[in-house]
Amino acid sequence: MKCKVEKSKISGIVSCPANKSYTHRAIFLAALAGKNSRVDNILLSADTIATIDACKKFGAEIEIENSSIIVKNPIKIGTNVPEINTENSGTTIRIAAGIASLFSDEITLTGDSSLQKRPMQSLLDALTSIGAQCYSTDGKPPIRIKGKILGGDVTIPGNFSSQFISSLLICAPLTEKGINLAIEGNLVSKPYLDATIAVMRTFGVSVQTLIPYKKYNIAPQIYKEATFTVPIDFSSLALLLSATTLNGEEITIKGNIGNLPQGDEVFIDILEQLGVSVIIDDDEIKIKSPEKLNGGKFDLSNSPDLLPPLSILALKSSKPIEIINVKHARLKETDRIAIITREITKLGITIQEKEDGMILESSGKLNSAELNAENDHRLFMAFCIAGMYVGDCTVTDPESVKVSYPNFVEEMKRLGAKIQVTK
Ligand SMILES: O=C(O)C1=C[C@@H](OP(=O)(O)O)[C@@H](O)[C@H](O)C1
Ligand SMILES: C=C(OP(=O)(O)O)C(=O)O
Repeated sequence: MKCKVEKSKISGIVSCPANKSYTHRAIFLAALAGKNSRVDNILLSADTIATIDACKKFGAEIEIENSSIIVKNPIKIGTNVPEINTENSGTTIRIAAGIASLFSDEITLTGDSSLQKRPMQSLLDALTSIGAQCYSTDGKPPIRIKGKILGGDVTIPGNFSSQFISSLLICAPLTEKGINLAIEGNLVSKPYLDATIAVMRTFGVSVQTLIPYKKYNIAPQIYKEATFTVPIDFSSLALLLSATTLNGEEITIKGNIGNLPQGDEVFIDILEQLGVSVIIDDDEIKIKSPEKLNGGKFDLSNSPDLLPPLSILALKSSKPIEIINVKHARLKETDRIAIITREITKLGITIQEKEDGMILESSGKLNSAELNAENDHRLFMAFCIAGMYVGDCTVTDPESVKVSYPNFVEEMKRLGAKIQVTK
């Protein structure tokens, strides 16, 4: 499928979706904690349904009630687990791999064609070093894991994905010895580790931070029944803010920003540096966007999912936007640095692609184009917003939004966007 996008102005009130990362973590931990644990205000999307399904395959009984899940029976370590297909969700397969290593029987984990290109090897090596047997032809899904891990000292590189570390932290308390974790090199996407630890604490487990983002100790413990309420999603909020910056008239974004760690909250500072004024009230956000944006240099090491919403702001910027330290954006649903470079160039932006980022500069003259989102949800949404600014564009793969923001297209249309979905 694809959609035709005309030049559009949007106005009105829109609610920010619930957070995908917290939904994943809270569902896994509620399912490990047991009976009557619940998670409220979940994001119900293809990725989080993959997490619910994975927990069910691990033996949990979970009920979905409106925007909550209630655990009727916990994950049963030792149960017979059929193949788990986590579809498009990197977070699900990485966390599920750690949980699978707690089982003595072999478990197969796989995903869709995009997930089958995403790295798993460093996590498999780490699990192997504490007693698992792991098989994969090229370090990517499908993978087979046979535990059970006993725990002990584990070293893992930090430069591919923080999800590997989140996975080890989550399974650590359930090992016989606990885990002494050392992260080698600079850790990418650091705030996602803080998010993992915050949810673990809610479910009654303590993580000892010896050196932040370098060394952690997790003693053997059990997860305790709790209720977790998912906050709004700053990655989705960034897309809404970017849409408003480029195409907004009077937009109010509803959502309480809360105080749980989220790396992508830095998008507010980025917008301010670009010259946008951001007004945050109790539970709503409004912005005022200038005629032209300033440029600037932005480090997305801790917030790789901001690459799509930030890069399209080059369309309205009078000076270059430089994005650095985000090589790990090449390891997502697509190689986002390469695809953004290829596609946004078509709109009249000059892009210098770097190994770990890009410099984007508007030529002053923008062109309509056919944009290929390669079935990557964040690229589709960013390209759609870009199309609303430039006009007369087509964007492929509107159905990809089911992964993180299922009603994105309907919401944009409700606010006045001229988007027509076709086969
Ligand atoms: O743990 C998480 O919920 C996530 C961590 C980040 O990935 P990396 O740690 O692989 O950069 C982020 O890009 C992804 O969308 C969600
Ligand atoms: C990379 C993402 O998620 P995941 O790693 O869970 O597939 C994302 O949502 O942009």
